[in-house]
Amino acid sequence: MNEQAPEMPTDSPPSGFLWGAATSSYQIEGSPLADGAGPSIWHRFAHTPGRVLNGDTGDIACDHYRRWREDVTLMASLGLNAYRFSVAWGRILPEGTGRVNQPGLDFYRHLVDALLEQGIEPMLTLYHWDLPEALDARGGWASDASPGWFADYARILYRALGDRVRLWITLNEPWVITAGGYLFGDLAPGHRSQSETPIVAHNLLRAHAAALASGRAEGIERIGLAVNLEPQYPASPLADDIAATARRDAFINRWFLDPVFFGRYPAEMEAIFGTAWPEYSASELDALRAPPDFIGVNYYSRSVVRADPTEQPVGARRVRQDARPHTAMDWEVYPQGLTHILAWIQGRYGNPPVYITENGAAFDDPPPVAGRLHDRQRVAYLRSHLRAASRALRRGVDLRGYFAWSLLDNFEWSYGYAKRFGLVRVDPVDRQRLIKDSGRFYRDAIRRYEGRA
Ligand SMILES: OC[C@@H]1[C@@H](O)[C@H](O)[C@@H](O)c2nc(CNc3ccccc3)cn21
Repeated sequence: MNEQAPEMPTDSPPSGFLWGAATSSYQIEGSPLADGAGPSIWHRFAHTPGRVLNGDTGDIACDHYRRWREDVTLMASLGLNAYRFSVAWGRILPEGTGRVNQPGLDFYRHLVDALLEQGIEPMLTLYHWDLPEALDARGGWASDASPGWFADYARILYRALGDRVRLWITLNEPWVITAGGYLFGDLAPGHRSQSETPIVAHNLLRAHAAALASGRAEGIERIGLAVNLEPQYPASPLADDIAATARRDAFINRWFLDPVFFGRYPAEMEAIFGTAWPEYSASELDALRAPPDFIGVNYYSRSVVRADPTEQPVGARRVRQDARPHTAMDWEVYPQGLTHILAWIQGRYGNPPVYITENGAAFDDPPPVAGRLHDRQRVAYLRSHLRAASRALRRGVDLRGYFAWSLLDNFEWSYGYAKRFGLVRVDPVDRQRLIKDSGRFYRDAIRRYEGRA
């Protein structure tokens, strides 16, 4: 069988379907303090001994801040018609508020103009985890002032790029920002506080609403919210496992979407956080209602769930499915879960427009041989998940695009450079780019789906 053949249903996607790849600022750019940029919480976190595997930092990363022209050419060679990236807040506002750093704005304007010249639609994420250090020093996302800081930052970007960027995302994965940064502590700023966690989540929801409102005031029409979604399946029909599954579903999948669509939190949240869960007035909850123009779905895997009182605060844990394939992140390969979660959104939130804003896998890639890198497991992952997306389209899901995570091997947060998700290899020494077989497969799949093969 030809590894390159997409070999999947070629029922055409809707016209205007976006075929992209995704990245984020701290993970690929490098040069974190160049041209007047202010440090982010990830700059500090990565430079704190013990926080990131092997002491890796984003000081160079993929060197995209200097190689961005080459990378736009690479995207065009892959046949992408869209590219999702994030803006480093500290390049625009070194102190997080106040003085605007023009060289930072210029970098992103040049990148956007180069994308548009290649017929590549930019999708701009305002926040992908790299909060300015100066704002963390003022309380960060736990501060009541954080929604205002974020709306002001967003307004600067809307005004600078709103005439050429049509797709905007306020926050990337408020659940991971909250759980990783404030509850479990494995991500910046590395807090472990059950009392702080619901406050941070509430401020992130207020910040999304404020950035949506400031975008509307600037005439921006397509503003989304990107969420990590992970379908939860009970390990047994036992009542305890069913209840634990519902709690974990609320904790991961409904905590942020229910407030923005319904103006209420899932009922399970109070049971999960107990006395740490604040009292909210009806007006405070209604102020969270800020339905996005589209949902960005970041899908990687599912969870099979068993009740476990020792696993706090949810009282549930993931049960590894040993008989099934797993990625290098130890995430089960489960493409059916993508179809299920897209159908779930369709049913629960009224079939809103959806983009798959992240989908991909880390595997321990073989070394390149004669200028080729045969990442067979990643090809298989992409093929099965494109099929799963195709099944969702056939069920009437309003799916508008697919963004592979990631364009490049990059800085994988607390794993540093040990986990590689790229369609394109980045050499750890000289940062040379090499398109993997998965990149070639994706290029051929785009042509096939678009009827050009
Ligand atoms: O881990 C792969 C990517 C990561 O590089 C992106 O920056 C981030 O947007 C991203 N989100 C997920 C979703 N799941 C997740 C779950 C728990 C912790 C961290 C991520 C995976 N990924």
